[in-house]
Amino acid sequence: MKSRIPLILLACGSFNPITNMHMRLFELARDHLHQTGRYQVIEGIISPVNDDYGKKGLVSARHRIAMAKLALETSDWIRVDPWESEQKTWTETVKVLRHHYNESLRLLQSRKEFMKNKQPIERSTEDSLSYQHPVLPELKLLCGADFLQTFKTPNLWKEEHIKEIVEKFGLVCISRAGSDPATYINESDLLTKFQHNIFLVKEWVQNEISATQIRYALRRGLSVKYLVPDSVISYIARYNIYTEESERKNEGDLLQPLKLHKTVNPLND
Ligand SMILES: Nc1ncnc2c1ncn2[C@@H]1O[C@H](COP(=O)(O)OP(=O)(O)OP(=O)(O)O)[C@@H](O)[C@H]1O
Ligand SMILES: NC(=O)c1ccc[n+]([C@@H]2O[C@H](COP(=O)(O)O)[C@@H](O)[C@H]2O)c1
Ligand SMILES: [Zn+2]
Repeated sequence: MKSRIPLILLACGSFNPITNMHMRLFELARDHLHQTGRYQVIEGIISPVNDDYGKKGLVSARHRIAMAKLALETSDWIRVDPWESEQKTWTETVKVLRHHYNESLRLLQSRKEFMKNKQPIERSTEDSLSYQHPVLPELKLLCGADFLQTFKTPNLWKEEHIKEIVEKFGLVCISRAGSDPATYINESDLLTKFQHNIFLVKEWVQNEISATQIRYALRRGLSVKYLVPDSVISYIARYNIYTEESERKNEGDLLQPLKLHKTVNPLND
């Protein structure tokens, strides 16, 4: 039997705050990829964006990571990774993918070293096989359909980065009301060329939870129970995270990717 390709799912975004739907994205993606018969999803990673991103209302990564950690206590395969948020400035998504891919290769290498040092008698047949012929993992970017649609926002993404994401890594995109990813892919030559590496997943139980709506509700003193985990609700209340003042953070600022692009190419004005 042909062995399945180990696959890691990486979701990048604000997670301001993490919602139940963010975690559902991973469950939906994993089911879909397993149904292809080609992949074995081994890990899910949530990478909250750096504070320097410049998005309106973005609270500190320290809090966004703490909330994600609490929410993920009930998952045995998804974790939050602080690397992106710990960098000095905002990092382009393709570089976040490169970092996590290299990390996964490093881990594989150290497992190989470990197995090499084990006495043959201590290895199971399965261990020996995977040690001698390791299947390289793949890393795919997991997103909602609105994220895919931002690829066409002028000055937001570099063309070569989009190409690297879809050619080298691959995308898993979950449907979202108001976005039509299939049409969008069809309208783009680049995305059409690499559509074999873009997995569109249909969520039949439509769920329009959005972090922005959660923040609205919280500011108005309305309940967000069953939309975000109870542990996250308690954390928000304890540190009074979402207020009128927090929502004014970065107000009127340009997103860091737009600023970067402007400095690189002043002719774009
Ligand atoms: N309800 C949803 N359906 C499908 N995808 C979603 C949904 N909510 C979030 N996502 C996806 O989760 C990732 C992280 O999103 P993000 O942190 O921006 O959350 P959000 O709920 O969209 O927040 P905001 O309302 O502040 O934009 C993105 O890829 C986004 O498309
Ligand atoms: N050029 C790029 O790499 C680029 C541009 C815009 C957004 N992004 C990423 O996409 C995500 C968008 O998150 P939000 O939907 O919360 O704004 C963030 O992780 C951000 O870093 C990347
Ligand atoms: Zn969003």
